[in-house]
Amino acid sequence: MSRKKPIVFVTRKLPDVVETRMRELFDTRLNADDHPMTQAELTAAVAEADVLVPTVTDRIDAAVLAKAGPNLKLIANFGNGVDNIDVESANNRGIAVTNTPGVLTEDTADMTMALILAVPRRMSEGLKVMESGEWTGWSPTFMLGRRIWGKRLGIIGMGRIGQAVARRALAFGMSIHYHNRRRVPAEIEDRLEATYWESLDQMLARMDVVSIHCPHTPATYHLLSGRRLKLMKKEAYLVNTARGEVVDENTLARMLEAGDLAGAGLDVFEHEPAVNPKLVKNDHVVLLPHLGSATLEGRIDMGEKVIINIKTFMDGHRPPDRVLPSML
Ligand SMILES: NC(=O)C1=CN([C@@H]2O[C@H](COP(=O)(O)OP(=O)(O)OC[C@H]3O[C@@H](n4cnc5c(N)ncnc54)[C@H](O)[C@@H]3O)[C@@H](O)[C@H]2O)C=CC1
Ligand SMILES: O=C(O)C(=O)CO
Repeated sequence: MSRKKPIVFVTRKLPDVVETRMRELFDTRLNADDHPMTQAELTAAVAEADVLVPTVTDRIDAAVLAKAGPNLKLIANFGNGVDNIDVESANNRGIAVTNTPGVLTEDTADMTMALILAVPRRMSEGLKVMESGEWTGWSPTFMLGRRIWGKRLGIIGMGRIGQAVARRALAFGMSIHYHNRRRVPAEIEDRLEATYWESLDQMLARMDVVSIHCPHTPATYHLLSGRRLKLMKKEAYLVNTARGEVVDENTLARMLEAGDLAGAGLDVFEHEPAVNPKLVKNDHVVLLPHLGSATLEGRIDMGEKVIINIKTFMDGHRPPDRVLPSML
């Protein structure tokens, strides 16, 4: 006798190949027009589902979880960061949470490196000049940026993506510095020629470029507070492809406007999709619409991870990417 397929609610459009496979394996409910689901729609989904597949834009908070039906046993996040989910509440209700780590590391590191290059070398300003048709030709002092070769890169959060950025930056001649909750093993430090800073404040004051790669948790909310941003050198650049909430965005925007920081490359924002207008009109800022992991290959790999997590869980085993409150 065949077992009933689990009801799996997917909150956003996924690549066709992923949706097709999910439909073969599960009783899959898709979001055909890809609209961001309201809290009311999410509440209705958790009431009926065996498994919810949310993405980084869905807020699965305690109020939504309070409405979970008796069958909801797994939230298989289509995303690496889990700051969109109240993991503790889910855990207390006996609902497991999984994510999709690893498969978006290299893509996100590539985009970070692109920002580390683009901001000091004024690439978006150059693009605007070309688009305006107002370029009058080469001159020795035209649009001079700053060299990154030989400069100090300070990485906050030396996990998967932080290390992948360090590998790239090393190849571009930067020296690698990092601050992390815990010091990474010596062989990793040696390979990356990385210097550990126990004090984030001291590291910030000495870096030419600072790149953020820690998750957004209660402990990292505004980790780069106004006070800490003001410790950075005036000629330094800030890059953030982690989460907007880690930085005090208003203070950052004001400092960039006042010239108290040289520039910023931002892929993530405190109130996405809203962006502080001061950042939008600042020529020394490169903004991307949360594209860090946005490759077709990455999205398919994420889908595969979601499917493996659901299948493993439904077969009665521990899913490979289980997230526990103690890990956050
Ligand atoms: N822009 C984008 O599209 C993407 C953004 N992300 C973001 O990148 C983040 C990092 O991803 P991974 O490198 O895979 O995670 P990871 O878990 O491998 O690394 C995070 C590192 O941050 C450290 N950390 C945690 N709290 C800290 C604190 N208070 N101070 C200093 N360090 C702290 C951890 O010890 C760990 O080493 C994700 O949580 C997500 O928010 C991830 C994928 C794509
Ligand atoms: O997975 C994540 O954490 C993202 O930010 C989007 O890929």
